[in-house]
Amino acid sequence: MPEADDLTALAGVGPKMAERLANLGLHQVRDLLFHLPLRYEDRTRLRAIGELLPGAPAQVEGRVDHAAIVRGRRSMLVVSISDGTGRLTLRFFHFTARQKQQFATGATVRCYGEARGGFQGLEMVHPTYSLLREGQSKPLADRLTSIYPSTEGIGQSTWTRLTDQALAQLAEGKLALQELLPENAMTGQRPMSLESALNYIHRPPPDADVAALVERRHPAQQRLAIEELLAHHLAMRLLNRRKRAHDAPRLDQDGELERQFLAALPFEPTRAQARVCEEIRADLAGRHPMLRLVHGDVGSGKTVVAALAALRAIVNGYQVAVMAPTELLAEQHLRVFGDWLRPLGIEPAWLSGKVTGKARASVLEAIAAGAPLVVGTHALMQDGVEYARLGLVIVDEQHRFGVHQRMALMRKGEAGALRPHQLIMTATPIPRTLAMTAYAGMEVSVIDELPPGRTPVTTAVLSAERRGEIIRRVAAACESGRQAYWVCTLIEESDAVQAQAAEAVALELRDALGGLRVGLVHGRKKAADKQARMLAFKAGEIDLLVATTVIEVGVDVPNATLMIIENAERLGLSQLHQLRGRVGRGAKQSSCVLIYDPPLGDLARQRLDIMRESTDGFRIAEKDLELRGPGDVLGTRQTGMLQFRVADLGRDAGLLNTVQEIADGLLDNHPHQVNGLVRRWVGDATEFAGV
Ligand SMILES: Nc1ncnc2c1ncn2[C@@H]1O[C@H](COP(=O)(O)OP(=O)(O)OP(=O)(O)O)[C@@H](O)[C@H]1O
Repeated sequence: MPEADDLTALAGVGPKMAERLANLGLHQVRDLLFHLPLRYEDRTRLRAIGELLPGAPAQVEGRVDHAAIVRGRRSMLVVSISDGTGRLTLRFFHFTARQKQQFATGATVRCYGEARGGFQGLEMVHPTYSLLREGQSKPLADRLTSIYPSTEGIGQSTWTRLTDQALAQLAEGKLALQELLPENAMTGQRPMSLESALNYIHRPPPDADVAALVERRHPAQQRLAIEELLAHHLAMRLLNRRKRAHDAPRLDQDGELERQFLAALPFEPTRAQARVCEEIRADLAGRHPMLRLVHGDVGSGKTVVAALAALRAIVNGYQVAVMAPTELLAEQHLRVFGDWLRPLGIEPAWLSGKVTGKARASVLEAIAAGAPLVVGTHALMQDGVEYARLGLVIVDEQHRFGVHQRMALMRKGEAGALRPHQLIMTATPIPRTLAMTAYAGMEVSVIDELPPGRTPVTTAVLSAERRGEIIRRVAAACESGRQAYWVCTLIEESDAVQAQAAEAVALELRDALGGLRVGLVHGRKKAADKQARMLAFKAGEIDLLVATTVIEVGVDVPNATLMIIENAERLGLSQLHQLRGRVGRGAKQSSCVLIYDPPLGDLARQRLDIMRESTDGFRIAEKDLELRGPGDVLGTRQTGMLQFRVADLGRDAGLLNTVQEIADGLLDNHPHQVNGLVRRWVGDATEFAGV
């Protein structure tokens, strides 16, 4: 029996609907089973209107006494119903003429919603409802009603119909879902069977512990969470095995170029940098591809380490690709690598999605002909980019790339028998519990020392009401020859909205800071424009740089000593830490002002206090994980590879040891289960298989 089943075989799924579902990552019937409810409504009971409590959702049934369209600033449909115990008002801001007719006086209506106190007693705004025909009685639901995460064009009733069909197929055995968890997977208890867990989660009985379900700590969900964590962990381990199953070029010759490079550097590498370089050299000289993560707090000097690794590959006659997640960062690498390596006769090539036409053709030609160093964005790994002798891939800020990109990287070397080495640089300190899943099995180096002469950044947390004072502080800093950043943040908004906000702030600050030179960068600016602006800032031709979070990582301007971050309470702490890391990069005393919009809640206050008290990225990340979820540790838009359907690394961290143990057992003895789990939760297992 095939596990995979086409969604269009279901009633109600035509090509349009299939496309919408595909946008949510749902392609097969079994995918629906793993699309889990967000919350539940209890429609198994009717409550008397007289017993309704404000704020508590409930289902009631009553007779329509009156319905009218009330015209005001916004017209609305207002319906009054009663059931002998009390009276309730229903309000609809969006309605059709037909709806008004439906609510004929005397009709019976059943509705579900949250009652709240209104002008005329209790009311429900936009309840879900159905009208019962004269004399008709409608059975109550016998299960809790699941509410699913959704998207434009898929209503809750559609989700119910679709999941009903999927659950029926499961019950009838038309859809085979194998049990893939070993019996000892959950300590102290036999895990629920997959089928009963799914049935329970999609259609819980009326007496289910809804609070536990919503927080996803019910045993039925924990059973899935453990599977999911296990699958991700296995995928990473397979990847690492696959790596070991291949040979890599042995990059074991050292050369004059490295000595020249070190001699030309204006500083001595720190002990930590030297140690990490040694670790990398040892890997590069080995038989199998290196897969090493270099952690280094902001400003710890990862770029030098990367450059030395690149030189080692080049000296040995291989190509190096340096890949960054954004154009801005990639451009900065291009500049730094160019400045450092050009004197040694190495000119970096540049490739991003924006390089097109003739320029692209000529870069591709150079890469195919063996250009020693190529810098760019993920465009470096796309189809059509053929390397002559790729020996090393350096990835900056890896957590923004998913596990799939990492696969693509690994495949790039496949033309020949040798696979390239990989070096992954990250400034985001990842707490151990997260690293175990996200980077399972990877070698890790830590640059745990800052270059000498840095003075810690002092941080102040101020209310937006003190904006005037903050602007004066910027003026004072710039007038004394320093430079400053002003970061505008708007989370979850489009690039366009962010850009507008930044433009408005830049205007305001230009006005307020008459004599100063104010520059602006945001994601909507042309790459050349952004780069020109950044270069001007670096050269000291701009005093104040207004920016969106595009400057978050990697930007290096030692003379900038003041960082202002607006709406700091909305950002993840690690993101704040990275932003703050843009200052304090020289010997001068630097400061950072975190502006919040009052009032500030308790939790938000505690989080900002951590920023005030600590400049240690690891401590900040651990605290962040403690106070919020892992999504925030990596910053809301950075979760790429850590997005789970059921599991939550903060809440389920306790499961990770078990996950590792089970993984050990499965990998050694049960390849079939391993592949099944990876396919179910992560993606096509053949991608990960040890081919
Ligand atoms: N050993 C050192 N001594 C003095 N300065 C150094 C040393 N290593 C690096 N630097 C300088 O410190 C600054 C930060 O280095 P780099 O940009 O490599 O940091 P990073 O680790 O990439 O930080 P971030 O993650 O914040 O981008 C640069 O100006 C660099 O030239």
